[in-house]
Amino acid sequence: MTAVAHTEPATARGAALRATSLVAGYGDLAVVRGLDIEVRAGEIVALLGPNGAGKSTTLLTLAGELRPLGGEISWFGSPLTGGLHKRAASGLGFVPEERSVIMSMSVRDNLLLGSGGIEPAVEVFPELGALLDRRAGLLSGGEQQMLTLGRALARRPKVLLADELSLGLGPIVVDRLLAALRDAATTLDIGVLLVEQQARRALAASDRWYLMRRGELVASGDSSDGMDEIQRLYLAGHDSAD
Ligand SMILES: Nc1ncnc2c1ncn2[C@@H]1O[C@H](COP(=O)(O)OP(=O)(O)OP(=O)(O)O)[C@@H](O)[C@H]1O
Repeated sequence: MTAVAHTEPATARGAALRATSLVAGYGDLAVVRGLDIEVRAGEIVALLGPNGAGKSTTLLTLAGELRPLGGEISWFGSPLTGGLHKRAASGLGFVPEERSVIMSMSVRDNLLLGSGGIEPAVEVFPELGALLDRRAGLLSGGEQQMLTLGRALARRPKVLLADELSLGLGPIVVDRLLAALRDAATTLDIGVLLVEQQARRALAASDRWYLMRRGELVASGDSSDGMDEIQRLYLAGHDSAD
């Protein structure tokens, strides 16, 4: 991967993507309330929380799939408007929870659909190189997720929103996906907002974390020393952090 020259650490930079007092939901029903979060270039931020906390709703709203019910979303300091496609064209990538590969098409054609091309995706996941002519439906779950993530990263997004990359996958492949994400964030200066159920894995792969519960932000911090606090907060809500 070609490294991007940047001199200051992510913490010293302005937000690439910021939500301020965000209210999000379905129809008139607000399921996320008063959310303040931000993602800077080059950092991985984990968005944690138990089932139903509002993590996916937050991501769908940031991605432009759902219209916010209140608050603001800014993109490098300017209001972020428009739907999914306009935001994608500006450099906001989105990997939704359900794998979005076309099962009847080859790995090669799936990558060509993504407009980032084949080579940059194979650079992220060399494993895909030997699978280019295989139908995506014949890949393992982990390989399909490499295809999804490789295709999203090949577009060189400025910020990537990733929802539950680990869903249904074994620990080895999850670690592989998260390591590739870390590498891409660092070398390509991509900001990542990572929704994850497995708090311990998410902390190991991220720089900062936010914890949501019942539609609200309950805490945030640095990933290097977050596990004790997260465990305590999960226990307070009678959920398990792992
Ligand atoms: N299409 C929908 N219409 C109405 N309510 C919805 C819809 N999708 C989700 N919800 C509700 O919104 C709330 C937040 O759901 P969301 O999927 O954002 O949580 P989550 O933190 O991503 O959970 P999980 O980890 O289980 O995916 C839940 O109460 C859920 O039932």
